Parts: sequence; structure tokens; C-alpha cells
Amino acid sequence: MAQWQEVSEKSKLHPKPVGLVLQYGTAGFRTNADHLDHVMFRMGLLATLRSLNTKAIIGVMVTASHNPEEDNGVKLIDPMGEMLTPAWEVYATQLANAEQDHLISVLKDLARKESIDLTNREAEVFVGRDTRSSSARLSDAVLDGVTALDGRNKDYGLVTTPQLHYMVCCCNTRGGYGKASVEGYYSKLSQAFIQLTKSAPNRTDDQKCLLVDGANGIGALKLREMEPYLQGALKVSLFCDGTGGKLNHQCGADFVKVQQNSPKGIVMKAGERCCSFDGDADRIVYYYSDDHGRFHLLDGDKIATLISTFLKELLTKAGLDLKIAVVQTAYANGSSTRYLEDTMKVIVRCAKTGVKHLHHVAQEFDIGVYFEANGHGTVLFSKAAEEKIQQLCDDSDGERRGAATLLKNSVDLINQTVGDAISDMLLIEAILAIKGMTVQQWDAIYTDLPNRQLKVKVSDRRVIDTKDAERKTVSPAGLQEAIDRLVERHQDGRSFVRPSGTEDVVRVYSEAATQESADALGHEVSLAVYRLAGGVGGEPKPL
Ligand SMILES: CC(=O)N[C@H]1[C@@H](OP(=O)(O)O)O[C@H](CO)[C@@H](O)[C@@H]1O
Ligand SMILES: [Mg+2]
Repeated sequence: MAQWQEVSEKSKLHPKPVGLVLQYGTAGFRTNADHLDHVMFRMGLLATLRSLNTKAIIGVMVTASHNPEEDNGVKLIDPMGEMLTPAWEVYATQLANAEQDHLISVLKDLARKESIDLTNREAEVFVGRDTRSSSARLSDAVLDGVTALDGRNKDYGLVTTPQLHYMVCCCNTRGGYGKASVEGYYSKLSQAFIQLTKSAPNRTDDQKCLLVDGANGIGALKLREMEPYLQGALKVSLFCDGTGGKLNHQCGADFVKVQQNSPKGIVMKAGERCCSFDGDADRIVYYYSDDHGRFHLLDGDKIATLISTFLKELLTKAGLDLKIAVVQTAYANGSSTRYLEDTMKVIVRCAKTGVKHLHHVAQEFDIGVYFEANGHGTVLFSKAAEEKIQQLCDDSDGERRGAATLLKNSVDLINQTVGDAISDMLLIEAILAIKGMTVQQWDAIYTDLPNRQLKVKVSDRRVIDTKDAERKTVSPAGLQEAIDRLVERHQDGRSFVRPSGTEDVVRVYSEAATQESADALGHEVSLAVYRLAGGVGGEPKPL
């Protein structure tokens, strides 16, 4: 077919470095930007085939999220704005790693397996990119791949990852989810936020002010663009806005979460509310400094608790019998799980690490609130739940109608396609305003158990196999028994290990009643991993 000729010719302009092997990991491909041109071209091809396969628009986002500026990466977006389905992740890996002269046969194979009609010319791909200096060139390579297979494309240029997810969903639902433009996104979210905060008429100026760290990335750019739409309902002081510093360098959600400290250079007054986005604005964490200058982090667990409590209270007021659940990973702080289950009486589920797993579990409920501890998450409402909420807005009055309207506005404010720092931030701000809550009061809902995360280098991390949403190991032999014995010696002790999906390490998590105890447990478990799972590079040392 003439098409294959065209693909073959164009692929020569995007040659694959011989021997380079990459994996479609937890969040797509990610590596140094200099090695990605061929991957981008091929992901353009793959997205076009996926579009033919689903008869819907597919998204391709060029970003390496919280990684350094020198890196880049790519994430594919499925028709409803969700992440690429796992079966196609396998194709993505095969395609990215095919040597130049095998490319066409890999493509043909895929088309045959998925019964794709290549005579169809209806494919359409949306492309977006972050602010990295390499992103424009790499997104051109994606577009090249799309046109090589005669696909149509729309280049959204600079957008946050969740904005592109939103666009894909809007178009594939024929506008049912909103208008597929950045203006449409800003209007929808701002209107919902303004409506919600009308329920907090006594909001003080202090409550309206928020310090936002934009990680020197796309989130900063887009939040600034959005500000006029908010009509003063939120007063943002934006720092790390990309005008001076380097992307993700000593700033951003990942830096703050890992360092348990504020971004470099920001001056926080005691009690002032601050938040940080990551490099593609799909993650957010909050924090503040207390009267003694001590730093307090409010992570994904605290965010999930605040949001689920708010929604559950509204459901009770509205008299709506909808099943709400919180989905976490094994990394969720034990205190948050206990608080949600014992005090809030909310269903809590544990999913494997990686937001696609959480998203999937959350879909089983009328309302599924999911967050990774690192601040990536959102809320999903079933179609039936949305309809019941709408019906109540139309048919009820008094307190019930008030609660239903707040629920409806919350639905509109939330980006259900994926975790979205801007949308999450606005929802959190609205909840704090409506509840008249300070950041300290939010923080005091429960106290985190001291915890520690460590990494152990082993020669092959695949020797570690897990079960029970990664909370237990099944291999190597004896490791789980060893962990169980160590955990028993620590009050409130809990520990698990798993191979990372993004780094060549085994991650060790521990928590206990005191920091000393959590640290000791983490070290002991690291040693067990080192000895039983083929550790390399010297035994882990105590902290
Ligand atoms: C402990 C931790 O934070 N793990 C992160 C990290 O995955 P690992 O598989 O642990 O490397 O990167 C993922 C993608 O960004 C993110 O979803 C996940 O939460
Ligand atoms: Mg990100």
C-alpha cells in the first residue's frame, strides 16, 4: 500500500538509535530528550491506528512531567480522556523498540491483530506539549507520524496534560463534557468555582489568597491565562512562574513532597496557604509553615480526605443514597486509611501504584475519589450519580436543593478524565471556603504516622513479585516472612516493598509510631531486600 511507502520514507527522517530500548512505563515513555525523536514519530503512527481502532479522537501529550528540563516523554490519551489501555501500551513498547527495517512489519502486525481498516481516512489525533525547550521539535515529530498515515491532527500547542485529556473527552462526547478549547476549559471551571464560593459569602481576603508554585512550567502559564476568568474569586500569588528559574528545579510538587520542604526561594508567612504543581500540572500538594517555622505538608491523602468528607456531607444533606469510596495505594499513610474507615465510615480500596489502576477501581463506585500520596488524583462520578444529582437540583427545594446544587457545581469543577492540579486546587479552595476552614484545621483532621521511603539497588528488580495491591511479596522466598517479623517489633509498624515502575530500584516503605522507629524499620527491611533479592553496591546503611 502507498501508505507504507510514505511511512517508510518518513521514518528515515526520525531514525531510531541502534540498540536503544525503552518501555512504556507507568506514565508513558520518558528519557533524555535527545533520544526521543523516533519514539515521538512512532507514537504519532500508533495514535493514528488507535484512532482508527476506536473510531474516536486520540491524544498525544509531549511532556516528562516532574523530570528535569533535559528529559522529555510522551503520554497517549484514550477516547474518554483516560490513559491508554494496557494492551496498547504493549504495542507502544514494541513499536518504539522496533529496529528501523522492522517498523513496517510491526505496524502491519498490529493492524492485523486489531482488525484495523487502513482504507479508512477518519483518524484524528490531538497533540499538546509542555514548556520544555525540546517539546516543540518533538511534537512536530508526532505530527509527522500522524500525517504519514493520513490522519488528521489538531495541534493544541502549549497545554497542561489534564487540559489535553479534557479536550479529547469533550470532542469524543460531542461537547457533552464541555467546549474543546482552553477558553472552554477556563470558563467551565471558573463558573463552577464562582458558583461554589457564592456559598461562602463571608470569605475573608485572607481566605481568597493563595501562593502557587508553578514549577516553572506549563501550569504557571495556564493559571495566569485563567486568572481573568476567575473574576477575583481567587487571588493567586504565582511564583516559580517560568520567568526566571528552571523547570522543576528546586520547586514543584515532586520536589516539595520528596524533600518535605518548601520550594527554594519562596517566603511563606506563618499559616499562609501554599500549593505546588508539577511540571505538567497533573499533580498538586499543599503546605504551610507554622508559628515555629515548621513545614507541614498536605499530600494526596489529606486532599482525598478533605474532598471525600465534603462530598459525603453533601450526600447526607441532599438525602442521596450514593456509594462513595476513596481509592488509595499502599503508600497512603496508615492514619488516613484509619480515619476514613473508622471515623468517616467511607469505603477505602487499595490499588496498585500508578493512577490508571486507581482510576479503574474508582469507576466501580457511584463516586470514586482517588489520589496517590504524591498528589495525583481526581473524583469520578458515575453517569447515574450525575443524573440523580441533576434531578435533585431540578426537583427539590430548601436544604436538599442547596446541597444538590453544591454537588452539581463540584461535578462541573472536577476534571474527571485525569488528575488536574488546577481543577483540584480550585475544588480544595472552594471546600475550605465553604467549610470556613484554615489550612491548619484541615491539617489537624488526622496526624500522619511518621514514615520513610527508601530505595534498594538489586541486580534484577523483577525477582520481586507482589500481591494484594503490592502490600505483600510472593517472591523471593522468605522475604515476606522476614518483613512480617520485622514489622512486629515496631508499634503501629507497617512496611512493604515493590519494584519501581519508573526507576531501576526496589522501593521500601515503612511507617511506625515514631520517626526513629519508622527509620529503623525501613533500614531493617532494606537489608532484608538486599540479602534476599540480590542487592548490589553495598549493604544499606542505617539513616
Ligand atoms: C512511590 C511513588 O511516588 N511512585 C510514583 C512513581 O512510580 P514507581 O512505580 O514507584 O516508580 O511514578 C509514577 C508515575 O509518575 C507515580 O504514579 C507513582 O506514584
Ligand atoms: Mg505530572
